[in-house]
Amino acid sequence: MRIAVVGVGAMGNRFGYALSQAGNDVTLVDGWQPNVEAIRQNGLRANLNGEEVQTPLPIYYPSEVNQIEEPVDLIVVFTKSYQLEEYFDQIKPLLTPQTYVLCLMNGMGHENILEKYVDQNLLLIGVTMFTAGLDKPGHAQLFGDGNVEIQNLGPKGETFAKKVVETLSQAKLNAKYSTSARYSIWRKACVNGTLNSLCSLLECNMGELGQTKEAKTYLKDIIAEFAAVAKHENIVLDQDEVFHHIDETFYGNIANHYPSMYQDLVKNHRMTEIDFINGAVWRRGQKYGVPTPECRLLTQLIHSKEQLVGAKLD
Ligand SMILES: NC(=O)C1=CN([C@@H]2O[C@H](COP(=O)(O)OP(=O)(O)OC[C@H]3O[C@@H](n4cnc5c(N)ncnc54)[C@H](OP(=O)(O)O)[C@@H]3O)[C@@H](O)[C@H]2O)C=CC1
Ligand SMILES: CC(C)(CO)C(=O)C(=O)O
Repeated sequence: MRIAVVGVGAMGNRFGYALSQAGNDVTLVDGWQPNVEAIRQNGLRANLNGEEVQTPLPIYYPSEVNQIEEPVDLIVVFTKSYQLEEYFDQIKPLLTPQTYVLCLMNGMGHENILEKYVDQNLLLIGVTMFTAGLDKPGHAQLFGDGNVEIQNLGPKGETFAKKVVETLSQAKLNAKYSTSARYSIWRKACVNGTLNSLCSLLECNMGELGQTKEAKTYLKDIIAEFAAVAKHENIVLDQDEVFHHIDETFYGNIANHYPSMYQDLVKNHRMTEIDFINGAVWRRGQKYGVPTPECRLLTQLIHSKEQLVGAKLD
């Protein structure tokens, strides 16, 4: 399959590498100059479970995508939530009536942004539990295992969605076709709405958070807020199952992971995706008349910390 990975930070690196190793024709698109130049010079590089890997792949700035000669079948998008619109404004030349877009980014509401650019029948949505971190431009740390769930947003995309599941699975990205991607997005938002915000505030990794005595109580309270708001969108979250799903990450092979929000805020002093996670639940709660004091406090604390560290947008 001809695939463009748009946003080649940590996760774009993981997916770009895996898909190219499985024989797909992969092109990269990213806007961070040191990253683009490092990949042009040394290829896409990573420490993959202890092994140094490297592969040369073409990479373009968003403003250069009109130089990509052949149309791509699929765009896999891994920008930050707040960059999505700006990227899609720039990569319009890549979007043809046959080009599908797969979004596995954390957070909620991305399909509303993407629908401004792409027909609903060309949109594939879902989640991933893979982890990744960039340690320097063009080089990622890729540890542990994960999975991917995807579904077509519009009714006509099912056949292609299943083809993408096959392509991702051949690339060892453990994909499965979901019949309830919106549920999975809310479930994953609970993971990020607890682990990402709390690890960023407490400056710890997931395993360390799980070992604190109080974590399990406030985790359940936060999940309950997500569930109360989700109900107004016809999603009935199984709170016990969601809690156990999060609890498993404290002991499994991703326990040492510092969530992407920690990497942004604490390590790199960059802005976070909080407004698309706890912030989105707080906003939706206001709309539906559901109190969400925990999500409000977490959102405000993360914003305060962004100000204290002088977080930058790029
Ligand atoms: N990391 C993880 O473990 C996981 C992340 N996700 C989600 O995937 C999406 C992508 O996340 P992730 O890959 O972590 O994002 P990264 O921050 O690694 O990369 C995203 C973009 O940010 C810019 N960028 C990255 N690092 C820097 C830096 N140090 N300085 C300046 N710009 C930088 C680049 O774009 P530009 O130059 O245009 O700004 C890059 O394309 C997010 O929605 C995230 O929540 C989902 C599951 C796990
Ligand atoms: C759940 C987790 C922590 C890893 O998949 C993640 O999504 C992130 O780091 O943002």
